[in-house]
Amino acid sequence: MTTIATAPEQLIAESRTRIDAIDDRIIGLIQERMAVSTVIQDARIASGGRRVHLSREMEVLSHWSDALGKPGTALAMTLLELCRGRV
Ligand SMILES: C=C(O[C@@H]1C=C(C(=O)O)C=C[C@H]1O)C(=O)O
Repeated sequence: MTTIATAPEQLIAESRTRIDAIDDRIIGLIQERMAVSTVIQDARIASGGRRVHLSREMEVLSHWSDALGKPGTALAMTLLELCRGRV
């Protein structure tokens, strides 16, 4: 059996194409998360509450840090800022 190795340049180019596609999906999911978060925030504000709910944000931060460690916390903080603005 003959095995033809992929040239490093080709492997890198193809892998970068995959990364760009993954990034597009992540961006789409973030936009979807922002829309869902806005629905919750608007409903809470319309019923006399506040935009921000700190105990829920702590749950979100724990979820991300449990999965990804300290950088997961940083990622979650950025996500929260995208979803509810700066506090
Ligand atoms: C979406 C909510 O409102 C705000 C936005 C959050 C989020 O985007 O995860 C979390 C808590 C709130 O500050 C919520 O309370 O669940």
